[in-house]
Amino acid sequence: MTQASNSKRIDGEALAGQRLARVAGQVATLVDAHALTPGLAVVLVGSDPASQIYVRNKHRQTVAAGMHSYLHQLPDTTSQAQLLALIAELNADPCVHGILVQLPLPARISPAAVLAAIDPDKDVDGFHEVNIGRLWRGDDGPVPCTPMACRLLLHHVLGENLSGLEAVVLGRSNIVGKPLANLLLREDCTVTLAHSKTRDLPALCARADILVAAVGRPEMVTAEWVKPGATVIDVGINRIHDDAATKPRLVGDVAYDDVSRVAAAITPVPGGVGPMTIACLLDNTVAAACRQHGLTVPDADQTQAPTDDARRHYCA
Ligand SMILES: Nc1nc2c(c(=O)[nH]1)N[C@@H](CN(C=O)c1ccc(C(=O)N[C@@H](CCC(=O)O)C(=O)O)cc1)CN2
Repeated sequence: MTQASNSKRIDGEALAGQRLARVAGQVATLVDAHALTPGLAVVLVGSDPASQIYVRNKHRQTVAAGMHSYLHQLPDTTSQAQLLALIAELNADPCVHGILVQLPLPARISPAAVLAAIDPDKDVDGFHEVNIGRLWRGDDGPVPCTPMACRLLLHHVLGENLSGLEAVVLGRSNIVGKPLANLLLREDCTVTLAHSKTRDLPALCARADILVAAVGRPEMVTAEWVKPGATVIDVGINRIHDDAATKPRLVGDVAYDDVSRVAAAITPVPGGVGPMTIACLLDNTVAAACRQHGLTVPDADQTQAPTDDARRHYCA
């Protein structure tokens, strides 16, 4: 007999929609009051199909929020020197407030060299070493988008106070695991960063009040790994082929139906962390534009009267 789901499905799509509306309000205020239109440059090298979907979505949502989007799609043959030259141009362009280089890059290009070349003030991914340092010191700066998305989803379910909760983060990547462990630590969670060499993962995970899976292993986390009543955040996006004839389908790192029987709340894939990640990128872009112009990020629903500043047009 199949047991019914006990979990609340955390609707990342709906929450991202609210966040995007908020960003659009902030952009409208910046345009009206300061003649400032935030601009985001996204650079994709090569033709990875998943990356193409992500950069297209970023472009569409940037434009929908009223910002300028500069999409650079470079061929597979692009050299590291050519990519660095483009980044230097974007660093110098006053209309570009945020720069993101889509990962993964082709193997012959060093991601470390490329990320280090981005002006830290325009680094809306928060991957530059200066911004990693700011994050670990607890200073102001951009927070990587997927960890930020996880944090917002957790706050939505559990409220603002996560203090004292046991959190297990599965996966120690620079993009998700490490920065998320830091964010949760800042919120006074007791954090374990687990990985492929961790002994007895199921037992460790079963202690967690918050379990985040970011390992890229389809449906690895099953109900036995989850403490009843836990909150489960699934960062995995895996395309699996059931058979040669059908299109691949998306699954997370968590076996959704199985885990739904025990978790209190769980994010679906698709429609969970992914959409929130893009909303956080737009948040970071607005914040970067404001910082570069010495402005505070406007209240989304506060309409500001145009100021003298409005006579000067920044890429409006
Ligand atoms: N420079 C960066 N590169 C990459 C990042 C990043 O944060 N910065 N993260 C991932 C990819 N990513 C953002 O770039 C991303 C992945 C997935 C989604 C998303 O909305 N997924 C949908 C499903 C869409 C699909 O795959 O068909 C969902 O989960 O509902 C958004 C952003 C690696 N690279």
